[in-house]
This record gives sequence, C-alpha cells and structure tokens, in this order.
Amino acid sequence: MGVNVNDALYAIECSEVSVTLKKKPILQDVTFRLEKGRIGGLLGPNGAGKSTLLKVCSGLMEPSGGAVRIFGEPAGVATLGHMAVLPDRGKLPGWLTAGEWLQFARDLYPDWNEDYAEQLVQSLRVNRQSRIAALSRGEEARLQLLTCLARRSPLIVLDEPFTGVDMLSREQIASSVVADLADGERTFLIATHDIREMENLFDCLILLGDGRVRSTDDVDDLRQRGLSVESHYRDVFS
Ligand SMILES: Nc1ncnc2c1ncn2[C@@H]1O[C@H](COP(=O)(O)OP(=O)(O)OP(=O)(O)O)[C@@H](O)[C@H]1O
Repeated sequence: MGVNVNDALYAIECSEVSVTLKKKPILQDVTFRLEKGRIGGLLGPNGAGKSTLLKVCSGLMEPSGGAVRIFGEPAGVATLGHMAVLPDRGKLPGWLTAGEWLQFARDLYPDWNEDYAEQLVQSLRVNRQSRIAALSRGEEARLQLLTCLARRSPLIVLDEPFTGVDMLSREQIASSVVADLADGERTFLIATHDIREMENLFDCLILLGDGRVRSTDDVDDLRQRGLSVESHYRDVFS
C-alpha cells in the first residue's frame, strides 16, 4: 500500500522510539504525534538527541526499538519521497556554482517548484554565480534551505536551518519565507536553538532532554497560561 497523504491525520507518529549507539542510549521511549498542517518545534539542549530523532523520522536511521509512521506508513524509502529534509551539517558539492546546483536539484526532485525556487533565490539572496566552495557558512545554509523549501513536499524536516545565518536574516527567513509556506497543508518539524526568532511560527513543541521527551505542548495553550516558548523552555530545562 502506498502513502496516502490526504487521508492521514498525522504527518508523524513516533511510538516508543529508542536508539542505542555504541551501547549508549541516545533516545529512550520517544513518543509524540505531529498533526498534519502544523509547525512543530523540536527543542532541547546540545546532545539531547534532536538530530538523531530527525534521522529516525526521515527513515535515514533505523531505531533500535519502537516505530515511526509518516502519513500513516512506516518510515522508510517509500515515505522519504514525501518529505524534504535539511540535514544537520549537510554539504553541497563545492565544485558547482549555486546556479549549477539549483539546475541539478530541479532535475533531481520530481516535486521541484521552479517558480517558487526563483522567488527564493531573490528572498534568500542567493547568488547563482558563486561557487559553493567559496560561500560563507550562512550563504551555504541559505542555499540548502532553498533546496528544501523549493520542493512541494507535504512534510518538511529542518535540522538547524539557520546555522551561521545572521540574526536579522534569521528573523526575515522565519517570518516571511517559512510563514509563507505554512499554508495549513504542509507540515514542518524544525529542530532549532533559535527560539526567539522561531517562536511565533510554532504551533506545537516537542522538548527533548537526555534522549527523552520532557514535554509536548500546544503553543496557544502555553500562551493562555501566560507562558512564552522561551520561558517554558527555561522552566523545563533549568
Ligand atoms: N554515530 C554516533 N555514535 C555514538 N554517539 C553518537 C552518534 N551520533 C550522535 N551520538 C551522540 O548522541 C547524542 C545526541 O546527539 P544529537 O546530534 O542527536 O543531539 P542534538 O540534540 O541534535 O544536539 P545539538 O543540539 O548539539 O545539535 C550525543 O550525545 C552524541 O554524542
């Protein structure tokens, strides 16, 4: 049976996921659900297991225990085609120019949206002529983000999308580019430390600490209780 995005209620369902690497427990009993159309923030201190969890959700890493479902189907090769993933510390081929890379991506991804890619080149200020090896960290991060966001995938998974991106650009990208894409149809799961720039975007949170879910929250509920994402994060982790 194929993935049926329309019928699914949840984009991601993680049930009692555990990961052990080199005998060290990295994730333990991680359970949460991300409803379709929502923007989920995956937050937690360094080493909490966020990148590992995103790899498992993307089907790029097999959990030691538990299961992940994407739009109702087990995470794996079949579900990978329904998501755009921005990996942590991913590298683009340095010998290409940004323009050559974008042409390659257009041919590579069947769900590539060329008109939107063109808009993103402007809003993310990507210079097509620049060789990737010569880009700064923030410039390469913008190009990577563009590569992810120009796809029409119903699920977008971003691992630290703003590493190296300056503060004003982070705000601009979060408030215009990502908000633009958040049309209530697409689902986002975003691991980030940039809580201030991102907090207005999140509908719900998964707070991960020491490989365990410490809290899952609806952001509107938090606000009704007089809490911000940042103050809640501090309450949970300090
Ligand atoms: N291949 C591996 N082998 C052994 N341990 C690993 C491996 N990959 C990650 N780890 C460990 O797993 C833990 C979680 O790492 P992970 O990168 O998932 O955390 P994170 O929450 O994304 O951290 P950060 O916020 O610093 O990016 C860390 O203690 C890390 O050292």
